[in-house]
Amino acid sequence: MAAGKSKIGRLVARSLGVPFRDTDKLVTAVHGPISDIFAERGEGAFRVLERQAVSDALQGDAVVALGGGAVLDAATQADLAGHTVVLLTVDRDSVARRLSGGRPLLDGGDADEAVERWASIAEARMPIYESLATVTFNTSARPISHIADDIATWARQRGPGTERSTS
Ligand SMILES: Nc1ncnc2c1ncn2[C@@H]1O[C@H](COP(=O)(O)OP(=O)(O)OP(=O)(O)O)[C@@H](O)[C@H]1O
Ligand SMILES: O=C(O)C1=C[C@@H](O)[C@@H](O)[C@H](O)C1
Ligand SMILES: [Mg+2]
Repeated sequence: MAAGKSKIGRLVARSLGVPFRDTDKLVTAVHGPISDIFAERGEGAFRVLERQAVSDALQGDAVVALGGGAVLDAATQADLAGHTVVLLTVDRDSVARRLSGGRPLLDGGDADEAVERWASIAEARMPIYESLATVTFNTSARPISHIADDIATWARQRGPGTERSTS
């Protein structure tokens, strides 16, 4: 969460000249705010809607920003095996200023609690994130536009393939 998937993904798509899709926004556009879905229908209901949005978004050429928990779904994990997966990371020290609310898994306490929850979720999920990643970019210390340029350059140079590497 808050690694920059939405902001950086949009710039990468523009640079590569392909559509951009953000699964959180696809869900929100049809079903309303994610916080409301969690509050009124529960996380499980959100995950069902999210899975459908992911499945739709992965059709055709595009840059897709996934919600942070989308890869917990086994079918999504299987789908991603056929795609280039860019893992964006952010260090704990840099994330605090990016957490401004609207993430139901982090909300409900003060800013320090949000960072604690963020860290615990990120740590628990990291093995899955890393197992699915083709390449990893750390977004902690550089501007969004520079990171997006690096990812687009990497993607252009790489062409088709499935090797894993770290930047
Ligand atoms: N490299 C960066 N430097 C500074 N701020 C950044 C950077 N990347 C993202 N941010 C800021 O962090 C916040 C979260 O970014 P963004 O919404 O793109 O993250 P996300 O990974 O899509 O998060 P979510 O889990 O909510 O989907 C935004 O306010 C964004 O401007
Ligand atoms: O990491 C998560 O589980 C989430 C991240 C957000 O992108 C949203 O998909 C939602 O708030 C859940
Ligand atoms: Mg996002």
